[in-house]
Amino acid sequence: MPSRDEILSAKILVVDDSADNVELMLEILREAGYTNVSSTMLPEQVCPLHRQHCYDLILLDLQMPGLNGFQVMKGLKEIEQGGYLPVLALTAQPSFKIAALEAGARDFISKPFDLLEVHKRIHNMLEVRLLYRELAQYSKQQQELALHDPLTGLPNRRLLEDRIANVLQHASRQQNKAAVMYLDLDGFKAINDTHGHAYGDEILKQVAQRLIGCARKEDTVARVGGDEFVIVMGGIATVADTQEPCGKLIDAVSQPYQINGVTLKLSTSIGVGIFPDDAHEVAALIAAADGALYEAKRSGKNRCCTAQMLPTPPQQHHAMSAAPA
Ligand SMILES: Nc1nc2c(ncn2[C@@H]2O[C@H](COP(=O)(O)OP(=O)(O)OP(=O)(O)O)[C@@H](O)[C@H]2O)c(=O)[nH]1
Repeated sequence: MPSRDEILSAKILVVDDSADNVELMLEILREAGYTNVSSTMLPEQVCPLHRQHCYDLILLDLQMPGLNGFQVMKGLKEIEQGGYLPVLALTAQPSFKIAALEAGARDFISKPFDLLEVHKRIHNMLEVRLLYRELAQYSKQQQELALHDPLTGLPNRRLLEDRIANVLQHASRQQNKAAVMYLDLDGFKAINDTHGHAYGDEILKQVAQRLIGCARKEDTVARVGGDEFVIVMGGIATVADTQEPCGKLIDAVSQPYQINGVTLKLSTSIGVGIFPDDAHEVAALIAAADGALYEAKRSGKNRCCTAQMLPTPPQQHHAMSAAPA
């Protein structure tokens, strides 16, 4: 539940065309301890002000010349994406109360004001509003967590698969190719075994940053397993276009790592699958890249292999020359 302090510092806007009513409501709110209150007598200002300040509560007079409270609520609905209007309608007309609720107001306050009613309704409404906001933030965080690797912050396999699907659709439309590059660090286990898991974690974080540094803004870099990463590149014309990026990735990963004064080194192997040459579907393309990675490991590590190099027995396979000296 929101604390008393949070409720008293909530952002409140008072909207009434009568200066006396505005003054009275400001006085009531001040005396109750609310510290973040502003007002306007111009109904057409409410939407621009709300867009700018995102109020927790709008105390809205329903009968105003020019734009009435119902029209203001219509505008507010377009701003509030969740559809939750933080509006408490102020009205002297009993028949307007239900109409206001139907138009999206959360509650109403009758005029002339009954102090106790005003206090209770404002407090209750703010409590719900702040709770709603906390829940919305929590739910957003949960969604982020479900799609990202907590150690490196990179997209996880679930998000990666979505991104690949988008890239493939785009490549299909543009009639060009896309690449999935599957990386697996070489000799990573030895770092864990020699220096401990914390060093291994630090390496993984630094590798993630280096891979992001090598990728273009529109590429996706994901962590899909312990020491496994995948990079998705769209907009390529031939498999040869992956050679330079692969060389850059191998070079970036093989630069020394400084952790607590210790210098560590490792390398990476990469397998490349190309859409549509090697596969048309997301899972099949990842599998093609994984198969090429297996070949890169098998044929000596610290190198890049493409799925097209894989032996279709009895042919001979060979590695692409992306490994640094
Ligand atoms: N520090 C750390 N280690 C992890 C994490 N997830 C998996 N691992 C370890 O990563 C290692 C991955 O194993 P391998 O890929 O076989 O190790 P490798 O030495 O790189 O083997 P090659 O790929 O054959 O060179 C295992 O020892 C896992 O325990 C993690 O989040 N943090």
